[in-house]
Amino acid sequence: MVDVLSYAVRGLTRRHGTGEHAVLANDRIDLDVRQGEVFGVLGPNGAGKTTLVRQLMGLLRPDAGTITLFGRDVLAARGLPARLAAYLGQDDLALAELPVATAVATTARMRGVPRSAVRAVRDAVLGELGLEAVAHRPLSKLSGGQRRLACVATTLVGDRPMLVLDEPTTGLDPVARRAVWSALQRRRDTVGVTVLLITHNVLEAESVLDRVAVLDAGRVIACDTPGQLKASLSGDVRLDLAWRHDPPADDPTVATLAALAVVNGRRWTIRLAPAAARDALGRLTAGPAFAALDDFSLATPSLEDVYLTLGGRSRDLERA
Ligand SMILES: Nc1ncnc2c1ncn2[C@@H]1O[C@H](COP(=O)(O)OP(=O)(O)OP(=O)(O)O)[C@@H](O)[C@H]1O
Repeated sequence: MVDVLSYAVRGLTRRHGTGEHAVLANDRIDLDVRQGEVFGVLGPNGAGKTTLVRQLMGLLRPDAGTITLFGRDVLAARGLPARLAAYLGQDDLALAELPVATAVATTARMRGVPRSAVRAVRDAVLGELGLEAVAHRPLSKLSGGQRRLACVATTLVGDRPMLVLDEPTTGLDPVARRAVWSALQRRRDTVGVTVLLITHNVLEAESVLDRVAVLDAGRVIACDTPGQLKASLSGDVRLDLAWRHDPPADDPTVATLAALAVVNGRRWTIRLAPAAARDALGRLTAGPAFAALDDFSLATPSLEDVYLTLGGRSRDLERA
């Protein structure tokens, strides 16, 4: 069997604005999204993620490059993405005045679910995402997190072979976030749905993605499984220090770590070989700096470390 890619993107380039205010939001992006995988695009604010998915959904035309969806040219076939992919945008206000259950049922009908099956489909997804208690309330009267979850529910109905979700779990509590991850993985496992998910949350990327493209300033700077990306970091570990107050600058260990640290307020993050990290921590906790230390942790690398090592410039990826 020929393995047709869900999405194949080549040389995708898109500029916003003109003249000196022009922003190169996507810069010659190449991506292959395989059928039946949960593929993620991870990057900080402004990296170009939304620009990318809007082009994938045919909502924005590229300046250059090609996009195919299940082997068919997205730029030539108007309406193709809407027929094959369900899209969750960042702001989904179209159904805001409808009760949740009606919004879900209406979307299911529009996507071709037979009238006789709509009720069962609707109730199944509301149960899956824990939305039963708010099923009869209009989306506009829900909390931000509940509304986001309801919009995810509308994206899941209708059996589209491709789901494209722009930050589906932003604003969700941990229980709801896990319900979304399970719902996506269940569709991947049972019916081979392909999921393309945009995130700037490292935990989400590590928990749910089969492969991840790391985007920075409009360019793909890495693309692999989360495990392979982390394994590329040559065994370094991350030492996180939180200071109660300024540490003694004349302490030699503090001075050495200060020169290596990425500083974020009173939080320092330092990447070191495991033996050097253990040694530094031993000297810190046994010496005068200990009184200034509020908290510390030693961890294996995360995707955030991968991102920073690859030259990512921003630190606004979310960790929790
Ligand atoms: N309509 C627009 N006009 C001008 N510049 C834009 C426009 N839309 C996006 N940009 C710029 O293009 C770049 C990429 O924006 P985009 O929204 O694609 O990023 P993102 O990775 O989705 O960010 P976020 O995580 O904040 O949603 C940013 O510098 C942004 O300011």
